[in-house]
Amino acid sequence: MNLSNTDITHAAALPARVPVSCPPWVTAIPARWSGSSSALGSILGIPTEKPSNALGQHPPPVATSKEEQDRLLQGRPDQPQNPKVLRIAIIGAPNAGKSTLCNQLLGRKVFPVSQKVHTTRCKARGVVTHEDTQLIILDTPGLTNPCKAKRHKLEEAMLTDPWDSMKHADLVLVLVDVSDHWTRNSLSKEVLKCLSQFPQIPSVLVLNKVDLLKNKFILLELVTELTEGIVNGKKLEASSAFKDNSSSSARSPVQITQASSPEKGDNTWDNSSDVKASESRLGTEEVQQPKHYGPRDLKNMKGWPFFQEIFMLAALCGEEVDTLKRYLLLQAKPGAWEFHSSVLTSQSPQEICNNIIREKILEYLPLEVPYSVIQVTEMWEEGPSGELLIAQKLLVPRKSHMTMLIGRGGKVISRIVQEAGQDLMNVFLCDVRLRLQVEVKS
Ligand SMILES: Nc1nc2c(ncn2[C@@H]2O[C@H](COP(=O)(O)OP(=O)(O)OP(=O)(O)O)[C@@H](O)[C@H]2O)c(=O)[nH]1
Repeated sequence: MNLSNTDITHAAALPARVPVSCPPWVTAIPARWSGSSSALGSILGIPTEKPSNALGQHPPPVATSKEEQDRLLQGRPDQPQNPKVLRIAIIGAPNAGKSTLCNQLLGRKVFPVSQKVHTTRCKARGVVTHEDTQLIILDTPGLTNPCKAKRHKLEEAMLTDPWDSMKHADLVLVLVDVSDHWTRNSLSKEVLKCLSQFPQIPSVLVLNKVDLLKNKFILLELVTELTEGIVNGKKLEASSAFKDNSSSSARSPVQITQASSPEKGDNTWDNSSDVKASESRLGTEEVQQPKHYGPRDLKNMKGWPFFQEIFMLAALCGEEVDTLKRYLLLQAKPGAWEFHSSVLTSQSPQEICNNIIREKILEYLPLEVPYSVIQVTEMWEEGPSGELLIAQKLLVPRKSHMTMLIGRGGKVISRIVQEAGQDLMNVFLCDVRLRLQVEVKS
């Protein structure tokens, strides 16, 4: 079915001009929704993102055409004389918040995020360039196993990409969702396998979604379990020296002090941890090196005793993300940049757009329904006033799916158009006119 003549004019009440207070980098003027001959369309307000990220940087806008993006990707990096670089793989169970954290580190949303698992379908790179340092962040699909992949009909890439990312990483962040009662007490076998396969790569434990914890005491227990009581070669001794039990923030009720890291002036534990573990060092004993664990060893392991740091944060609201970012910048080693400083992601503009629309479909359609929607881009053009005109067809296998996707009176699809359009404006920093059309795949 074609949704002809079901125009929804969301923009009627929206401002037609960028307010004077808009940041100077907003160059395009949002146009009005001008109606369409088919499906649903929307034109939305102004980019709403923060003008700079936690380190006071302005992340570069994303190219709006594939040609421009290719030119940027192929161009020589504009690196300074003594460049530094760090490639970071972010791994963890599906839904741990990997893409949310990537977006926060980048300062702009370029990776899709949703409440449903397996939002990220393949690896993608994000780039943070800060002064002489480039962080290359490898967002990966949630680690899963072949059985689950088969059950959910996941692409091959979803099994292999996290491993591929590890091969290219200088450091790995292992993300754990501390609000998930089922998974938070132990690292999954896939994560442990990944870590033990690459024992030479320094690893950092990141406890995410701390904002959702009512009782911060649990963090102490989790740290002990997920690290097997050892961090950076030092034994942690749990102490119950909690000072307060605030639940509203990721900020520490108590802190971990790590007396044994003389080279780290600004100790990350002090800044980022919610738990205080009074810690007894293994003294002058040598820091144990990670070994290659076999499947039998891994079977009995719940945590990884070779993390070099622990961070506790709330990626969604950006709490403590700047602390982690600063730490990552400090870990960078001398090396050539991979990208020009105006590159924010290796994804093409079309990939970003597909992912953003898919994210909304995942968010608003129930159960397995979103996974069967096929997206076909029918138009990607620059309009007469420099706005980006995008039209996409959404093919669904059944009429019932189409009814769900459109929603009563077009409510669902118009919401998808509106939110995706706003996100696209925030990514490309220009006016975007998005049109979606739903059809049953014949
Ligand atoms: N409350 C809260 N929610 C969070 C936080 N970080 C992420 N989320 C939410 O968790 C859900 C999953 O986040 P994603 O970033 O898509 O997770 P992911 O690990 O990339 O997921 P996959 O792509 O399935 O592997 C989304 O609904 C996020 O909004 C956080 O710090 N606090």
